[in-house]
Amino acid sequence: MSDTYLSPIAAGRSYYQDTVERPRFQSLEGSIKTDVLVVGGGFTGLSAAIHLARSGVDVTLVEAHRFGDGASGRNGGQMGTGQRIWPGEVEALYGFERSKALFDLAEEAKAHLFEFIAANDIDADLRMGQLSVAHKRKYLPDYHGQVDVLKSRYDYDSVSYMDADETAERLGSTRYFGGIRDTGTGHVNPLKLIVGLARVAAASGATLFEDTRILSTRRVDGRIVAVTGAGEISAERVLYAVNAYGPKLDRTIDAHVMPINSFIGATEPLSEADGVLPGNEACDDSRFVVRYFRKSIDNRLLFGGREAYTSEAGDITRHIRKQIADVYPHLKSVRITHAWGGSVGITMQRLPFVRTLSPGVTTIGGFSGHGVMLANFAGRLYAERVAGNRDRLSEFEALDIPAFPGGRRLRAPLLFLAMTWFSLRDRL
Ligand SMILES: Cc1cc2nc3c(=O)[nH]c(=O)nc-3n(C[C@H](O)[C@H](O)[C@H](O)COP(=O)(O)OP(=O)(O)OC[C@H]3O[C@@H](n4cnc5c(N)ncnc54)[C@H](O)[C@@H]3O)c2cc1C
Repeated sequence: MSDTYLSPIAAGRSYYQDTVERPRFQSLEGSIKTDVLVVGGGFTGLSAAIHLARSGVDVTLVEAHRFGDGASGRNGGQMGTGQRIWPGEVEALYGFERSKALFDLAEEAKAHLFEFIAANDIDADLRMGQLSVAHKRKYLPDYHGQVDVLKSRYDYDSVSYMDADETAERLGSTRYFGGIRDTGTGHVNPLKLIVGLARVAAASGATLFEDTRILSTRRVDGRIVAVTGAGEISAERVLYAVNAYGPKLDRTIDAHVMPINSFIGATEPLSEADGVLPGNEACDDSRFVVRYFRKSIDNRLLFGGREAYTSEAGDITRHIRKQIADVYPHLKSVRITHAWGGSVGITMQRLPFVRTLSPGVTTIGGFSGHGVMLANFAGRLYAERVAGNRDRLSEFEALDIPAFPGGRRLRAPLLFLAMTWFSLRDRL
């Protein structure tokens, strides 16, 4: 199973493309009417389409390229626990009650994904276990404290503290000083999940289009008319689920969600003697430019790390090889068979950006590298809101996510400077 297709919006061909057949969907030609138009075929958009269709809503989903060509089909696949930032950091911003509510929502997101995968018989290579490890000794008290906080204040018992010996044993590397083991979360093959979501969306009655980019929208008699290259869609409501891939579609999204390129390399299949992650857990580390790695179902090391703040991908393989060798020196000459990247949509607070942009127009995105479970769940929460069942989405919408500083012209260079500074600190 080897398609040579390259996502036009991201660097390189991912390993995931070799693991699953991707169905093709039609592109839109002509004019149609729908109740809800969802723009963007990643986790957020596909999940919203599924749950809207299941509630009996007439929903149309358009994707500019192919489903999963954005971040959703190319990411590290690690589900994590809670929000992107630690509960203590959320508490500092919003106080304990809201922090706990956001943590509980993330637990619901996790449960939702497990259930969805099982109920729909999606072969997403789900495996359990997450290790979060400290690359500097001075971070160990924070990791220790995190375990206590999660257990005592957030009622989360699936975590334990790992000392240096246990960390080395579980990683198969002595590079880290200690960390946290979380047995309550897992990791998936994200493109297999996307293919499963698309299948379920089609079967649920959502109308799906690929290769259909929304170019602009206008209001006509209270409805929203979205213009594509070869047609128009008239809708009562619109959900922008474009994450970091929809520049110039809407100024508010541009100001609040910015792209950072992150890159992953896949090695040839390793042998058991290589000793890498013998428990098949996923791992993320304490760097600002976080390194995240895990083994695939066929025993390859999928290693993510290097970030870039400009559109240049550079030599992904060379950079990832260096990072692999830093953690696993015995793999310094390992063959890297795939190298690719994608845009992570980040926000100032590293919490999701959900906003009603104008009557009937909502945006959801900016999961800041934590969207595998949250984006899938946020799509469902949007559907619940539209169907009038519940409004759990308001917990995210109430977050006070500021715009990136610098205005339209200086935003990108300022982000570049800030990120470069923080990434340098990783090395000090
Ligand atoms: C390399 C990498 C590693 C990551 N690792 C992890 C991880 O391990 N764990 C984790 O939780 N998260 C991770 N993430 C983040 C995670 O992938 C995202 O948070 C999540 O996939 C966001 O999903 P989404 O549906 O909101 O956006 P996306 O998947 O980015 O989808 C947006 C879609 O909108 C489409 N679009 C944009 N404009 C238009 C338009 N005008 N018309 C039609 N369509 C349009 C794009 O083509 C794109 O397909 C990673 C991201 C990257 C890039």
